[in-house]
Amino acid sequence: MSENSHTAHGETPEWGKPFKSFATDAIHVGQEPEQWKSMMVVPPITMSTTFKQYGPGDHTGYEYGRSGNPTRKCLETCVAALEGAKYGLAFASGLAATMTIINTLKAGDHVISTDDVYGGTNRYFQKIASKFGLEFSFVDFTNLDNVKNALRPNTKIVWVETPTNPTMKVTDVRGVADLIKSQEGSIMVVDNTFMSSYFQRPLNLGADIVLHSATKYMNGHSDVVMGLLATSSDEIYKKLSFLQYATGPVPSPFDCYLVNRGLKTLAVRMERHQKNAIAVATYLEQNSNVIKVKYPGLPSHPQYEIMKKQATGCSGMIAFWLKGDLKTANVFLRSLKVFTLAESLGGFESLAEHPAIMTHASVPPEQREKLEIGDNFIRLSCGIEEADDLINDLDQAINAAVAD
Ligand SMILES: Cc1ncc(COP(=O)(O)O)c(C=O)c1O
Ligand SMILES: N[C@@H](CCSC[C@H](N)C(=O)O)C(=O)O
Repeated sequence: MSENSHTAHGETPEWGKPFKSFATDAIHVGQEPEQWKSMMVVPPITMSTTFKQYGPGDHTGYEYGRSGNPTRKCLETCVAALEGAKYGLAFASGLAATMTIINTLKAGDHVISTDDVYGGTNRYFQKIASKFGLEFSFVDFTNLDNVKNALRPNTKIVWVETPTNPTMKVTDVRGVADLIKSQEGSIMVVDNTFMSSYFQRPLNLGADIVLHSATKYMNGHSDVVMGLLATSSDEIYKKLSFLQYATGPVPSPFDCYLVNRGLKTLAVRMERHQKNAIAVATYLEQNSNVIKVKYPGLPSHPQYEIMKKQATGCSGMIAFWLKGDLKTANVFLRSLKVFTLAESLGGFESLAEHPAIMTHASVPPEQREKLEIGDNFIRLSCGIEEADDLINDLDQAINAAVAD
């Protein structure tokens, strides 16, 4: 990868203060015009699936579109800089990136996962990966004793999602790193989807691999499905890039172009998502028809102090519990006019959804009940519209729901 003088590896997060030169890196790292003969300022979309060789095996570094593509390389290099990593890798979806990490394991290996994890990750672990002889334990990472007690000699991966999707639980990433330090051969993966590289750099906190569903904030425009990984370990990178090539879950060059473009505005988007989410969460906290609100950027969140220690801010994701039942939640969601009722998150538009019926329907009902993912539970992704319009929309929808 091309190094850049702006890249600040190993920086300690400071709440309220962006990582050094983040916006500059997002715009310039991996995008240098000098890499192209014509000095293009915007990297081209390279559609060619194959590349001419001077002689057999004698080539420019590119040979076939699955093993490498110049547009993908620009994106991967930029992502590595934004995570303070040595290497970045792009995949066809967030789940393809998850699958690739799991493919580094063998039958008999054990994974400890956050109990509240994205529904599709949970489904992949329980319904697919476990069929190949992998063992999974799901525990609550807000108490690190649970992680300690779940460790086994064959534990190879500790899978952290922080904040969790959908109930916004925050894990002390450095605490987990310290716990598994003495466990030979164990690594920590952090799913950074809800924060984006702008607010949280898990590798600086002791993680070995960072994962993004780039479908969300990293792209930010709700028009690409993609996964991203970052690592600074030569050994891990070697395994992951081999699997990327050998199993083939690669993204299209056009999608790489779009996500690379999305990264250019990540810093300004995230600031606005945060500003709107603080306004919305504060409004919800004061509404007597709301039982509980979880937004890790507000002092009312149970892990606010951990959040402040390991991140520089918080995204647009909010979880809340409405007073009432399924009918109340249904009327509320159907009454929204600015928020769109849809799965996904992290785009410029505000979305609302019902995790029990939508994004987390694949989580076993008893696990959902334990996690309070019930009939009255709502997840919001605050976009970058005007905050007052978002609040007025929620207000009229809550009033309609309680009046019904
Ligand atoms: C936290 C998290 N991780 C991973 C994924 C999987 O990503 P994708 O939908 O891009 O496959 C999602 C959403 O789907 C998610 O919300
Ligand atoms: N990570 C997204 C994905 C939405 S769920 C998509 C599909 N129904 C599935 O079950 O995989 C989100 O959390 O909104």
